[in-house]
Amino acid sequence: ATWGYGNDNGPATWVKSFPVAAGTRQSPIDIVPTAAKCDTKLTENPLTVNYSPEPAMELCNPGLSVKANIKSKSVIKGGPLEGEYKLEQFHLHWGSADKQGSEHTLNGKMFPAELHLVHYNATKYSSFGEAVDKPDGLAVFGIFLKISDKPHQGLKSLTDVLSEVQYKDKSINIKQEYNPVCLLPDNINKYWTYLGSLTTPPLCESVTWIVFEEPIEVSEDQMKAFRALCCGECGSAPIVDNYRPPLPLGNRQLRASFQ
Ligand SMILES: NS(O)(O)c1ccc(OCc2cn(-c3ccccc3)nn2)cc1
Ligand SMILES: [Zn+2]
Repeated sequence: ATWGYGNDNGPATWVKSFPVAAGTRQSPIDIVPTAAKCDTKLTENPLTVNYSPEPAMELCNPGLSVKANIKSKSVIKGGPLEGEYKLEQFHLHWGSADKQGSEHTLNGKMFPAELHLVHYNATKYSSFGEAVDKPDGLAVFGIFLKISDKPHQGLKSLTDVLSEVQYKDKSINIKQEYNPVCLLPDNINKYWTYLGSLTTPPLCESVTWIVFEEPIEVSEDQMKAFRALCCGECGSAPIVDNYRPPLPLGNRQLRASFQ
């Protein structure tokens, strides 16, 4: 039985095949800003993003999300990171309704969706596959999505073509030069960071999480476009509520880059 988000194969069942699900650095978590420690080391060494345009970005439907695979050299460094991390892919998690969908929560509040930009430690490892299970292997940007009456222009290049990857294993190329930098919030200097894991199997405890305080704003129509994606072929269930609920922070330190 493959893992998913249903009653029989959802997050509560994953520990059977992936015992690390019961580990001490699992993600997501509930972010409680008052419990975060403001760390000036994070601001002394600002997070820097050097993303490049993707000539022909591949967008695919792997069945439980929608994912864009990155080929060009887009890298980040600084903040909590040692070395340079290279963008591998980005994808999203969303709800069946606006009241839920994000994986990280803010003071217990869920956002309608959360965007993940997945990077691997290119200074130490030669590929994502090599880095995926190393404690300093990955860095993932978590960006909250909130509803506004205007569509998000950067996401529009994707949401306008989601119908072409409606079914599992469909993929298309986004023709025009797409620079993923358009997906970041305006202010990337305000974030929380902690040591965590992949939020889906294999749940490797290999992620330095960087969750931005500023959400990006999307329209209700763009949310509807995500909710129209299907888990399988024509007639299969829509991809919705593909989020793992928060896990205990435990003994981990949540750090903030701002007061
Ligand atoms: N939701 S999340 O951003 O935390 C997130 C991010 C990346 C994920 O990768 C799944 C994956 C890929 N591979 C892999 C292994 C060997 C070679 C190639 C790929 N292993 N796990 C899962 C969740
Ligand atoms: Zn994710």
